[in-house]
Formats: sequence, C-alpha cells, structure tokens
Amino acid sequence: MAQIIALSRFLHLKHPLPVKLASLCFRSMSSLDTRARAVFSAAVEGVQPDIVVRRSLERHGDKLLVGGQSFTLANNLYLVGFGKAVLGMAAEAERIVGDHLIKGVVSVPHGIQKTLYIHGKEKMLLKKNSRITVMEGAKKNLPDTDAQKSAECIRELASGLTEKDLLLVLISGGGSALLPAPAPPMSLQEKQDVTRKLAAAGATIQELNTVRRALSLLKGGGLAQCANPAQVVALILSDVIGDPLDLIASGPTVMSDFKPEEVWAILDRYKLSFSLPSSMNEVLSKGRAHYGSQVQKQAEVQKDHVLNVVIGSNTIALECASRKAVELGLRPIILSPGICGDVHSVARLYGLLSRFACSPEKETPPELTAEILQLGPEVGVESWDLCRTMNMLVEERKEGWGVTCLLAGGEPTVKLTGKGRGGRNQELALRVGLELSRDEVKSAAVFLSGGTDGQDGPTEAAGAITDGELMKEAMSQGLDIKVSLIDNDSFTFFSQLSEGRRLLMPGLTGTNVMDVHAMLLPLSAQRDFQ
Ligand SMILES: Nc1ncnc2c1ncn2[C@@H]1O[C@H](COP(=O)(O)OP(=O)(O)OP(=O)(O)O)[C@@H](O)[C@H]1O
Ligand SMILES: O=C(O)[C@H](O)CO
Repeated sequence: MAQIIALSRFLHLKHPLPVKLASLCFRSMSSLDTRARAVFSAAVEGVQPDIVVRRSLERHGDKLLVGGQSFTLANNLYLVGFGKAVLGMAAEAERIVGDHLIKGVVSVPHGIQKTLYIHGKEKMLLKKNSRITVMEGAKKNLPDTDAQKSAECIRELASGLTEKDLLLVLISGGGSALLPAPAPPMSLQEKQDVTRKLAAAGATIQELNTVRRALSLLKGGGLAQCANPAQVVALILSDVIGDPLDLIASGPTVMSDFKPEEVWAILDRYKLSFSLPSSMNEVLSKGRAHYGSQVQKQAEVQKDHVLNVVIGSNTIALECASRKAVELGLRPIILSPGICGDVHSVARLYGLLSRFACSPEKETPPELTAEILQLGPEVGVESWDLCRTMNMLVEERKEGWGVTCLLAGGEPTVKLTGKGRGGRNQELALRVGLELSRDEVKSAAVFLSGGTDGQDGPTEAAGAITDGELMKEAMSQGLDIKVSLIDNDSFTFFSQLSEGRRLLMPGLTGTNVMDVHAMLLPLSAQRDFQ
C-alpha cells in the first residue's frame, strides 16, 4: 500500500490510485530507463531553490530559526544574493521573512527572468511589489560591467548596516562571476583576463577561486567584513565537491587566510606568472598586509557575527534520489558525491562496477576488484566507499535481489580535443555506453548522467541515458561512437540516435548542485528487465 501511496504522490494525485491501476502504472514504470529518469528528477526536485530555503528558514513569530540559531526580526532585515539559483531562493526567502525586509539586491545571470518565465517557473520570480532589486549580468558566466554594478550595489547596502541589522546572504553556483569587485588598482578587464586564462589552461574551480579571492574586495570574506557589525546569515547552495564554504562562489562570507605564495604557485603551475598585469603584483603584495594576524583577527570577529549554512548540495540531491529509488522498488547505494577526474577514468569505473555487480561468477575475479580500487583515488572515490559499495553489491547479488540503483555525483572533467557539441554528462554517458557494450561486461545496466542545472555544456540537454545496447543501436543507424567521442560531439550523436530518445531534456531547472549519476543494475533473473 505504501508504494501505491508513494506512486500516487509521484503522479501528484490527491487520492491513492486503485490497486489495479497502480499495478498497471508500476508495470509501465518498470522500464529501467523510465525509473532512472524519475530518480534524476527527484534529485533535482530535492534541491529546488524554494524547497532548500523553505527547509532552512523556520519562523516563530518574530523569531527566525536558521542553522540551529535564533534571530530576532524587528524590521531590521536586509538581503543580498548572487548566483544562478539565487532568484528562486530570494523569492522564497521574501515569502517567509518579507514582512521584516527593508531592502534587498540580488545579482543574477543575464536573461534569467525571461528564461524562467518562458519555462513556466514563475514561482522563482519576485513579486511586483518586492523590496528586492534584481540586477542581471555576467553574460556567458563571465564577469562584466553589469555584474560589477550589481556588486557595487551589494557592497554599498552591506556597508551601511548597524549592529541591530540582520543581513541574509543568498549564495549559489555561478556567484563568483556575478560579484566581481576587483581590488584596486586592478581593473575588471585585467581580472577577467586572469580568470579566463586560468580556466582555459584547465585550472580547477578550487584553483580558480583561490586566485579570484585574492584579487577581490568582496570574495574571501570581504562581503562579511563590509557588513560588520550587522549579523550575517549566509544560505549556500553548493556546486563544489566537498561543499568548501571558502570556495563556493569564492567564499564572500568566509574569511580566508590566503597567502600570496599560494596564488603565485597556481599561476606558475599554469605558466601564467609572466603574462599578468603589473596591477596584480600590487594587489597581491597589498594582500600580504591582510593575511596572518589581520586575517586571524577578522576571522575571530566574523565568528561571532557570521553564520554560514549549506542548505543544498549534491549530497542532499543524492539522498532525495535514494528515497525515490526505494519508492520505485529499487535498492539504492550512494557511492559518493565527490566524483571528479578525467571522464575516461570515471566511465571505466562505472563499466567495471557494472561488471562486478552483474558478473555471474560466484567469486569475482580479483583483478577486477584490484582495478576498481586502483581507479578510486583518480576519480575522487575513497577506497572505503568502494569496498562498502562492492560488499553491498555482492550481498544483493547473493540475495538475488531485484534492481540496485547505484548513485553518485560530482563534476568529472573533459579535455576537449574536438570541435563537436556536447557536455561532460553526455560524454560520460556515451563513454559508459561503450564500456557496457564490451563483451566481458555482459551487463543489462542502464546509466544516466545529468547536470542538475539542466544544461550540459553549451547544449540544451542536461545529459543522457545509455546501456549495453548502445553500440548495436548506433551501428544499426550508421553512427560511430568512437568518432563522436574523438570530436567531443556527444550532443550530436545522441540527437541523431533514435530521434534523441536517450537525451535528458528537463530544461533549465533553476538549481545547480553539479551532476548526478545513476546506474541501475539488475542483479538477478530480472536481467532481461528492459
Ligand atoms: N563538446 C563538449 N563535449 C564534452 N564536454 C564539453 C563540451 N563542451 C564543453 N564541455 C565541458 O563542459 C564544461 C562546462 O560545463 P557547463 O557549461 O555545464 O558549466 P559548469 O561547469 O556546469 O558550470 P556551472 O556550474 O556554472 O554550470 C567544460 O568544463 C567542458 O569540460
Ligand atoms: O561561482 C563559482 O565560483 C562557482 O560556481 C563555484 O561556486
């Protein structure tokens, strides 16, 4: 009965389905592809901006409970925000605490209001009488003069607060580019050149944001410093592996003790030290004055008046996906929210895990286990998590259980060699399809990879779904997987294959907690479960 109620809820029905109809629905949803899509949708739903804000702000009259602390509301509330998901977060925050809101400013991507409206996401838009000013900028995720104006308005608002005031700071992925405030004498163009060169050289987000922090008035705790002595509460939607507070959107509310040498080491690593503007030297040597005791002192001050709360993350998305998997009659295993490393290695790991899970042998070949454990560190998965996962797969195979749903998330990297159209999720799905099509894998697994923001690379797809039949299907339609991979042309490949039925096309989701991977593994007689 519980499953029928869950199914009725999943179908947004007011009353539970009649038993006969429910079992018909279950059969129609039995395909692994359908259930993989439902699991991905649940992951995205679980980190929707309105849901994560509603889950984190609790009102009791004029008391606001957040992150385990209580704050008094007395018409003393201000709000700032920056990031791709911040508009939806601000709309929900205003619904909850708007009666005490004096003024707000949010810096959001260029064109997002129109896009959300077109996608029917009106609930993520502010009301006409909102006290929050919406400023759009950062076209193509690059800091521009519009975003710089927004950052200046945010800085001005924060700097004018008193100890009686409460500043709500809404932060999500894409926030760095939406809060550009280069430390003088560096210009916006000079700062943009540095970050663009670093990104093009393949710097990780961690390296990029370590440099961004050092060159900014607001990043690296600068915004919280401006707001002092007001109380600051930052609600953070994390799009960085491990949810590091000081790196998400370059940590504007987290005092960071950066050392100029650390920044120069990154620039040296990417051979950029000699092609930088002189202003950078000046900023970094000035920065020298800030770190050490100064930062310690600032950090002490901030400890009392700044509260940082991660309200949405890949971990939370995977937990929501796991709950949906149970509702759909799957047995979930969460491998890790920290998948990273080259997309080849990540695809290889999934191929090996599928072979491990579905191998008919009583005892798994030791070389298979060894290769899986060897790959772990390359793709950001701890050996402990791999051993735990493999043990659970063995148990479930012994029990002849139905279908296991292996869940993971993160952000693999793709070194672009071709000129094709695609994204890391579509490329990963294509590579895993190749792995599952290998003879020795003999797996009936289905694999899904999707970007939770609904956009994978410069394409309108969020990702794709694949399985061991991919090679056969492609060949029957005259498509060559390997050629598509050489050209990084995964979007074209999936668009042409079977009229694009394997693409994941949820549209812009309004949230962003990196990517979600789901591999459905039929471990028993259900193997012809397709
Ligand atoms: N043709 C392609 N094939 C495979 N991967 C690609 C292709 N084009 C771009 N990418 C990858 O997509 C990544 C960019 O992804 P995307 O545009 O979704 O932004 P993001 O990394 O998710 O950032 P944000 O969190 O702001 O959305 C690049 O780092 C690149 O590795
Ligand atoms: O804006 C940024 O810095 C990235 O999205 C990481 O949070």
